[in-house]
Amino acid sequence: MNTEATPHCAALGFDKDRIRQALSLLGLAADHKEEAAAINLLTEFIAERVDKIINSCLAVIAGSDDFELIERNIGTEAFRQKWKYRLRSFGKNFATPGYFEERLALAAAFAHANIPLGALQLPSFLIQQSLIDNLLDKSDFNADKTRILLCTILKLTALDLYIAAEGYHLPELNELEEKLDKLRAEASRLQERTWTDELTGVMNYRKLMESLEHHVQRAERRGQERSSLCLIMSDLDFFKKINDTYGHMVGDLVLQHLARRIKSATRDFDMIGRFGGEEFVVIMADTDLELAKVIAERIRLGVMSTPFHIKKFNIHVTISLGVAMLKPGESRESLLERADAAMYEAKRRGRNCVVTTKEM
Ligand SMILES: Nc1nc2c(ncn2[C@@H]2O[C@H](COP(=O)(O)OP(=O)(O)OP(=O)(O)O)[C@@H](O)[C@H]2O)c(=O)[nH]1
Repeated sequence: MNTEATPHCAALGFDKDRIRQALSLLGLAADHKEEAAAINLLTEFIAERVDKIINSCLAVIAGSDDFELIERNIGTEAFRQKWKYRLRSFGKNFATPGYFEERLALAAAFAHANIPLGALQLPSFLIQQSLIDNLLDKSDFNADKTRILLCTILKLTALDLYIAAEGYHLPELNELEEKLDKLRAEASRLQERTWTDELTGVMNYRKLMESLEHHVQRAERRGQERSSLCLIMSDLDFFKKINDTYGHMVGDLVLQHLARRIKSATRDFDMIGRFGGEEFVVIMADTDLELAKVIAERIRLGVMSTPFHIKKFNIHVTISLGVAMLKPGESRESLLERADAAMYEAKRRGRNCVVTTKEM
């Protein structure tokens, strides 16, 4: 399909498949010989009555608010010409994108001008009425021919009404969908911001506590054998000295680097949060104390092995870590306190080491 020549079809998703689908729902087939013959007859018939049908259509809406809107936004003469074209082409090449395009475009113009859909559909009803009235007067048509003509008129009118409704409402729906997508994206960005520590990009205190509560309850529900939960509390060693030596801004960058080092030493599903100034917590679901200690060691080594290169400085950083595993029925506060106590024990033992609650 040439999407440039049929921009409304392209924008509203009327590709070949969708057109075929719509036609088959209405029982219209492009290769139906009797229908094609009926359309030829209709074309001849309509050509003689175009002006009469349009005049009666304008007479019905004359003086109404719809008429004023048409006059103001489309122009009565332009409306008359558009309808002349539409009536003359009623049913001609109905299975082509061009047929859909012309009708979708007019529907979009009506929607844009806030003219009610009814005013757009009215001529379709009038043409149907006029065709049927005249058909019944034709005594030379046999029952079969009359039936085919009647069916064709009804199906083509239904197609016109369907395209008009789609062209009228779909752009609005698409626009709403787009706005909704933007709002959703904005909401998730805002939510992300309320959950994230601005300096380091890991979870902030609020989100950390919320996640911890969630995991404590999950572990409680599933039972200790099936789901053990561990926590690492880590604290930068001699951070005051780093701040005093290099300045607070470099200190901030140290915290950013540290968060990245912790992240790269943990697994994808471990959750990292900033507990306070230079304290970071790692929540490890489905992890026992032994494995948690291995990961804590990996974090410690990951931090100390290479100095942090910040500005022109190479800053040697170490951290002390405490590891605790959730006991049955224990609260998140108690778990945090025990991990904190283990971390202080690591400080007491000379820093740059890992202590589990089991080793205290
Ligand atoms: N740059 C920077 N410094 C912070 C931030 N939050 C806390 N601090 C500093 O971190 C330092 C923590 O100092 P202390 O509690 O004495 O601990 P420490 O010097 O790391 O010593 P130990 O923990 O005992 O090894 C303080 O000087 C705080 O001002 C922050 O967001 N940015």
